[in-house]
Amino acid sequence: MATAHPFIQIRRQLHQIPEPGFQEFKTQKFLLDYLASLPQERLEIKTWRTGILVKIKGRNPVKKIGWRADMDGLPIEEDTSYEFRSQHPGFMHACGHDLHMTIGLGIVTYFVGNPIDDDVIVVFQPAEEGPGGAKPMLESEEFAKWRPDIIFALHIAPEYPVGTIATRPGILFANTSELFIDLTGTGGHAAFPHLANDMVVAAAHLVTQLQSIVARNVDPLDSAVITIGRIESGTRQNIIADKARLEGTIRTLSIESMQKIKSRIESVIQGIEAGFVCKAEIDYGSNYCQVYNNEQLTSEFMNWVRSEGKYNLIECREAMTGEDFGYFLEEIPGFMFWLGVDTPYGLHHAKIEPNEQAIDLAIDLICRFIEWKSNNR
Ligand SMILES: CC(=O)N[C@@H](CCC[C@H](N)C(=O)O)C(=O)O
Repeated sequence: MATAHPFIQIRRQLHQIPEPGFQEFKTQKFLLDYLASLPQERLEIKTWRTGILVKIKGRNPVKKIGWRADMDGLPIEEDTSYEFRSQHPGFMHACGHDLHMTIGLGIVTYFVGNPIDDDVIVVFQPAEEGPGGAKPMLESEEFAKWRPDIIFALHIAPEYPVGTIATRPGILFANTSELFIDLTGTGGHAAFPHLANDMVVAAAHLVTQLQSIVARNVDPLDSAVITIGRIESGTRQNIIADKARLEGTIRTLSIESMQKIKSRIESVIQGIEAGFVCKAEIDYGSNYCQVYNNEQLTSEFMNWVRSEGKYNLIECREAMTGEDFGYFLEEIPGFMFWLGVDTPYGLHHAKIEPNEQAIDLAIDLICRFIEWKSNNR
């Protein structure tokens, strides 16, 4: 492998150690080791669970400008062509958090060498994919002491070329709720279905009926999604399964639709219980609020990006992705934007290979915007 640029090398090292939410132990150590290698005069570092808060002290601070990067990987078996594939079987950085963290380190590195008047707070947040690190981190004493006055973040976007920045004032990402449904019936011999209550058949009906909720109960102008991403049932081909578990997620643009969908899911499940003589338990897991970009700051950022003349700025539509960065934005003015990384495979795909040229571009863009923001108080 040819020697890569330092931040690309860092991304490749992080790519090899994806860990689930709140278990980012190796990742945290890697980040802390890197931070320890930087000049320390302006640097203060705190840990919070598997996360890290970094303060780069300003020369004459009036405010704290925040940047947030998420840290966790996903339970996906990697299928890229990389030589630096994940060394953790069954786990992969398939949502770009390896790039997000690298960009976070790039921002720290830049401001350590080029301090501005204001303090810069870089937040490495665990468990974005679940169960959600943002909310408990926001509520922590560690965060309260260095609470930023404004805060920004990005997410990689496979569909845009490198050099494209996409965002919008107002809602950017959806409200989310995880969805776990356990069905319990009666197992038996495959040849005697009349003596059992088959949970494979009940689960199949349930999946189909769940899909009718968005189609028939949600205002078509108010988008919503129900995805069942995993089903588990049965032990072998000639045994009727007594249990089935469905795992999924609900996405809505409005809170009202989220409430309506949950109420419809409960009604549909009552019907499944009656129709298939089984018991059902629902668990909504973790829920994230929408990502709502502060209108004024986002417009200011978009105008600044345009005025730079170096980037292709797109005012994009909202997406049904979720992000617990929404909790930061509920309390602190700020925004999130998409960073083009130009790969044919989407987020959460085993073959995703983001273009690493986007890393330096992002570090440069964000550092210069933060400098500009600090100089234009
Ligand atoms: C950007 C992104 O892909 N975020 C995740 C957030 C997951 C939220 C939660 N665990 C859920 O599945 O509902 C996403 O899947 O959009």
